[in-house]
Amino acid sequence: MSSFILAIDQGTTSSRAILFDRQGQVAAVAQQEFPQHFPQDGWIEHDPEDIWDSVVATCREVLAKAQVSAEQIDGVGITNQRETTVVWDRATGKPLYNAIVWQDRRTSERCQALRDEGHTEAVQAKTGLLIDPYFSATKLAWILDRVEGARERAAKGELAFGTIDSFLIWRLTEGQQHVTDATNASRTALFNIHEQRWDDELLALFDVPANMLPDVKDSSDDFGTMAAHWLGAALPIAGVAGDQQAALVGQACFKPGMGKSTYGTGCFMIVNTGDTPSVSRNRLLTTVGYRINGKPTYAMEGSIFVAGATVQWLRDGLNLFADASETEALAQKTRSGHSVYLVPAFTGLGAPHWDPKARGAIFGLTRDTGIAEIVAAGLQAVCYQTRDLQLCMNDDMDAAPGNLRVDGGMVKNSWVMQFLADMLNVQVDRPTILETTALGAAYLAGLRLGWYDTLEEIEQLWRCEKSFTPSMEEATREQLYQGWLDAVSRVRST
Ligand SMILES: Nc1ncnc2c1ncn2[C@@H]1O[C@H](COP(=O)(O)OP(=O)(O)O)[C@@H](O)[C@H]1O
Ligand SMILES: O=P(O)(O)OC[C@H](O)CO
Repeated sequence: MSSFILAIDQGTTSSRAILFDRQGQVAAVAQQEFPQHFPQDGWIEHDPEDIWDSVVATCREVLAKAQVSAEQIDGVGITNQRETTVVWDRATGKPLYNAIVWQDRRTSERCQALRDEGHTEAVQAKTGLLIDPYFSATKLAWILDRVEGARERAAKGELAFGTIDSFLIWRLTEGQQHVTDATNASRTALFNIHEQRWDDELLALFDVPANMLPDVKDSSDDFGTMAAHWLGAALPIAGVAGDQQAALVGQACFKPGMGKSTYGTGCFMIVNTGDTPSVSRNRLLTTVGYRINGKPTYAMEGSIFVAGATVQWLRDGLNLFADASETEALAQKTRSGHSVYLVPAFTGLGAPHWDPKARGAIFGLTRDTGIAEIVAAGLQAVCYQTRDLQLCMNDDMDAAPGNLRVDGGMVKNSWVMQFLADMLNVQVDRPTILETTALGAAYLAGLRLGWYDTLEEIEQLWRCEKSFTPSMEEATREQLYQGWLDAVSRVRST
C-alpha cells in the first residue's frame, strides 16, 4: 500500500492540503480561499477561525479526493504565510483578536519612533531584519496594548503568541505543543539568528513578555502529534517552515548562491548563503533558510509585498477579467514598449525601499490605453520589482546569480515568465511541480521520517518543466526599466 506525506500550505489568500509521494509527486490537492478583512487604510486581518476551518476542511477533502486513509499517511509537514501574528488564550485556544497579517501597516508610527530612537542597527545585527511593520514584534505589542486586559493576562501567563504554524500546531495537537521552527522565528524580529534563541534585549525593546513565546525547533523535527480525531489517525508533525523558506527547500536550492523567487500574493526572492548570515548593504534581509540537525543555513531575501495581489485587484477591484488565467491572453494583445506603468504600492513598498507610506499609482496613460495595457503593466510591475531585488543581490554578493528558479501561482503565466527573463537578463527555470512551497514542507517532514537521508537525495528529484531565455535588446531593457524607476520615484513618500 502506498504511503504519503500530507503537506498543509496555509497561504495569505488560501489554504491548501496536498498529498505527496516519495518521488515528490502530487497525488491530490484541495484548496479553499478565505476572507480578507481591510478594516482601515493599510490594515489587513484574517479571522484565525477561518484559517483553522479551511485547514481542517482541505485536509479532509484531500484524503477523500485521493481515496487515501489516514493510516496511509506517514506524517505531516506545515508551511505558512510568515510574520502574521496570532495571540490566543491558553485555556480555551480562542484568539484574542484577528490575526494581523504580514502586509498590515498599522504599526508604521511605532516603527518610525524606534528608528528615530536609533535602534535600526542593533535590530539588524541580531535579527537580520529592518524595523518595519512587516515583522511580528510590533503587531504583537499592538494586540497587547489595544485589546483590553491583554497585558495583565499576558503577565499572568494566560496568553500565547504564535505565527500561523504555531497556532495550527497548538490546535492540531489540542494544546499539547506550543512550538515553531527557526525559519518562522527568524521573521518575528524577536529572534537572535546568530545565537538561535529569543533575545531578551529585543523582547524588552518591543515590550513583549517571554512567557508568550513558543519553543523554537529545527525545521525538520518532532512538532508533536496531530490528534486522531481530525483525520482518523494520530499523525506525527515532522516538518515546519515559513512558506518562502519551504519553497527554497522545495526548489532544492541547497548550495550557496542558488536562489528562487516565489510569485504568490507577494514575491519573495531568496538566495542560499550557506553558513554565513551575510548582511546586505542594500536593505535586503538576512534570514534562516532552514535549520536541520541544529545547524542553521542562512539566506538573503528580498520581499515584495504585492505580486499576484495586483492580479486579484485587477480582477476583483476593477473587474477587468473573471479569472487570473485570462491575463496572459490580454497581455499578449499589447504592443511591446507601451508606456503604462502600474506601481502596486497598495500597502507601501517593501525591499529595497521599505516605505510603508507610499501608495499605488498608474502612470503613462494615453488615449489608446485599454484594459490590456493596464493588465500588462500590472504583470510587468512584478518583473521590474524582481529586477530591483536582483540588482541589490548582485551588489551584496559581488556576483551575478545564475539561473533563477521560480514558483507560485503567477508563474503559470508564460508571458510574465518571458518578460521576467528579459528584464533580469538571466534564464528563468520553471519546475514541473509548481506547488514548491508545500513540497518543501513535505521534504522537511520526509527527512525527519526517514523517507530521505540527505539533501542530495532531495536535489535529485527536482525537474525543470520549461526554461525562459532572455531575448530582449539591452537598450530596450534599460529604457523600460528606467521608466519603472521614474514611476516608483513618484510614489515614494520620502
Ligand atoms: N495565470 C496567472 N497569471 C497571473 N497571475 C496568476 C495566474 N494564476 C494565478 N495567479 C495569481 O497567483 C496568486 C496565487 O498564487 P499562490 O501561490 O496560490 O498565492 P498565495 O500562496 O499567496 O495565496 C493570485 O494572486 C493569483 O491572482
Ligand atoms: O502567502 P504568500 O505565499 O504570499 O507568502 C507570504 C509571506 O510568507 C509573507 O512574508
